[in-house]
Amino acid sequence: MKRPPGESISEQAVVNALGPLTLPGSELDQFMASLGQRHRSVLRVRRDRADQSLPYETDPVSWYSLGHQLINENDRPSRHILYAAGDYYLQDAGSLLALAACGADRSDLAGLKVCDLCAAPGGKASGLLEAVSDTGFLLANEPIRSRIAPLAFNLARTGSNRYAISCSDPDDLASALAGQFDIVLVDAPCSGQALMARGKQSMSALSEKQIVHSAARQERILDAALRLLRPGGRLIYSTCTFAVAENEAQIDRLVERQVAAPCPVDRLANYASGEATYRLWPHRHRCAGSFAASVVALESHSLDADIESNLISGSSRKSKKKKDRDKDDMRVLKSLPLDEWYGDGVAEGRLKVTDSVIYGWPSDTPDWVTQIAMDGPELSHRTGQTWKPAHAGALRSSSSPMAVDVDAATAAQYLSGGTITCATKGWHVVRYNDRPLGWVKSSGGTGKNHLPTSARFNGVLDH
Ligand SMILES: C[S@@+](CC[C@H](N)C(=O)[O-])C[C@H]1O[C@@H](n2cnc3c(N)ncnc32)[C@H](O)[C@@H]1O
Repeated sequence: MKRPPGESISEQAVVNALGPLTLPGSELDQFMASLGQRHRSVLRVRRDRADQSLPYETDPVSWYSLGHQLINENDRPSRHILYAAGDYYLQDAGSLLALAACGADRSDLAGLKVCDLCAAPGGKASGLLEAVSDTGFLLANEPIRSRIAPLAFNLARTGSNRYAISCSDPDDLASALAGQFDIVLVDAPCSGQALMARGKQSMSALSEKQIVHSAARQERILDAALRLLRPGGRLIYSTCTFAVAENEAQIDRLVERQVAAPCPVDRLANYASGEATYRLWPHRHRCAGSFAASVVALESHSLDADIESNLISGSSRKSKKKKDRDKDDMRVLKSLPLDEWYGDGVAEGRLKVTDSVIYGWPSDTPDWVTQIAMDGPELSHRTGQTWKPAHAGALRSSSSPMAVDVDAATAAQYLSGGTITCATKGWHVVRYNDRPLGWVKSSGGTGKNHLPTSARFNGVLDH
């Protein structure tokens, strides 16, 4: 719930909400004042664009090497063509603490299986997906169905196809995929006290009722997260709130029960609030504030026998109905020019056909993906009786052989919904600065714009 304009924040409510953590007098005043201040989003640059110079003057974000703080008040990075092309993301610098704890700006996650258990809208999941690189895999889970679309959009923007999106309660997911992950991120739903500064949260964020309610939910999610990890796997926990009950106390509980052990992140030592817990404060760190912790899972979990047999040998016990469905799927797949659209042997990967969407993963993705995924890297979608190439497919890193390179002015026009000149007939990927932007379909002369509405930009883009 949003904070009504002018609603004042009481000192006692803040002190109560923090719990056992005390800030010295003058610092408490600064903290209180900062709760009402907005902080500008920072730029998180795509890993493969880390060396490219930015069109703005920036300071580095100390805790995350891909983060850049804007210096000039008047810069509008959300209006720049590089933003529209996905070269950087805009998010609060506090969000980068959890990514730093995961090591997502380094090579730490390459090749690993990572689960983001509370993933929408995907600010962190998109950073994790870039970091698992060409050999790892990300499962992004979000139990609230209405939040899947923005998550899917943000993951597609990375150009990777090494992810799946599930929409499960964490406990159900842990029963299905126990012990499958090297890293689980729990960016938990919380009382959201750091969001008060952005006016996105009311004073109730400080109430005991809200904190107790959030802490109980966090306990359940963390227990499920540990079950998802292989023994020795790492759990990163984060919130955007200040209450100890939702932060350090959650980690203490896991350590006391001996199901997890602290796993300090050396690079974050300057922000430590405990052995492996870290805090950013709005009055100290030019961000809304956030918490992150890192622990290693101690218990061993194995796949539930029934689920394992469903997941792994399900295909050898196919019913007639299923076999018929597979035949239909094959017919659809054979009728589509996937190689012509994508040109990278995509049809040899792991595919899933639904009534209206075809998803495509690389062949080395985990066996359970097609059963767990309710969304993922789209290759094609059906409008009426016609299957068309999917926008997400255009954004795949290995883009179509039928690409048209355009200059900045043409790219800006395309991103605003305009047509482009395209001499050859058929589907083409529009590319600017080596970055695929989306599809046009040309009848020989003019390429008709097939950008989905959600990917279009209103107004003039800077370039
Ligand atoms: C803090 S937000 C996550 C933000 C996201 N990680 C990002 O960086 O963009 C918490 C998410 O948890 C989801 N959520 C709510 N209840 C949940 C539950 N019981 N288990 C897991 N996730 C839950 C919310 O819908 C919300 O999308």
